[in-house]
Amino acid sequence: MMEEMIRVEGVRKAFSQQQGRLPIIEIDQWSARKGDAIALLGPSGSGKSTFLHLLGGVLPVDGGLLEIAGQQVSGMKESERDAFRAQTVGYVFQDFYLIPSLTVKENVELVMPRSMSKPLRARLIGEWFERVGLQDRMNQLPAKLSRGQQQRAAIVRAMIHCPPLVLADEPTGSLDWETASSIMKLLLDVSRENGSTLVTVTHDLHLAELFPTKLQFASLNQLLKGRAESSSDKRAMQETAAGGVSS
Ligand SMILES: Nc1ncnc2c1ncn2[C@@H]1O[C@H](COP(=O)(O)OP(=O)(O)OP(=O)(O)O)[C@@H](O)[C@H]1O
Repeated sequence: MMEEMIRVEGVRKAFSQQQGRLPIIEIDQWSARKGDAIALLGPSGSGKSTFLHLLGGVLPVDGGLLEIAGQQVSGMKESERDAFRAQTVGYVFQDFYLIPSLTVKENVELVMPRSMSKPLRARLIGEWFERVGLQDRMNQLPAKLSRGQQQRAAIVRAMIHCPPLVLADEPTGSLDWETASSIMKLLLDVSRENGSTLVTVTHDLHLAELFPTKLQFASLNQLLKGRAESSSDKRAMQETAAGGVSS
């Protein structure tokens, strides 16, 4: 049986807005297993990024159970969530967030444990940059690289510590179609090789087709409800019943 990576039971999140507390996320039950690759789909404002931030411990849940890699994130204080995130989660963003004054290699070195010996660090970095096709570019500043190359470097930074969970928020949103497609395939390949669970927000339905599991968020201010079982063994379109819409 495959190991469970994400367990969501009765998770709720609301934000204070002019009209009062507005519920954004309300998920009865959902789970994902080690190695699953999941695309989060849905219209703007439906709560995809909020859900990703809950999974990564960036935002606290208002209620319910959220368990990631056997850790009960829903019961953690902010400092505990920060420590959880550093160990368990790799984040990939639309805008890369590489530090412009450092080479891409130095950007990656920043997140590596200080306890790691210099030779091991150099070997790992060399292997990873080769894996993403940037072995000749790693001593350059981000601005000297194309946007696709910058995202490849950001993927190395997010994944070099082999996090069990990788969260990507529109990782290809600012790239042309061909580059976007190659970056999404790279993310999927590297996650699979690492045995990581990958959860990606995307607006692109063609790119979402690369993912065995899809989780559909409802339109603005409707609640994500109902059940969704992960299935990594078949390419099943997975829709979560949103406000009673078909599943
Ligand atoms: N910190 C916050 N305070 C108040 N409201 C918020 C906050 N963050 C998000 N929201 C609201 O929650 C809703 C969901 O936002 P979220 O960014 O999760 O949607 P999304 O599906 O990721 O949208 P997009 O595809 O446009 O990025 C929106 O109505 C947004 O205005």
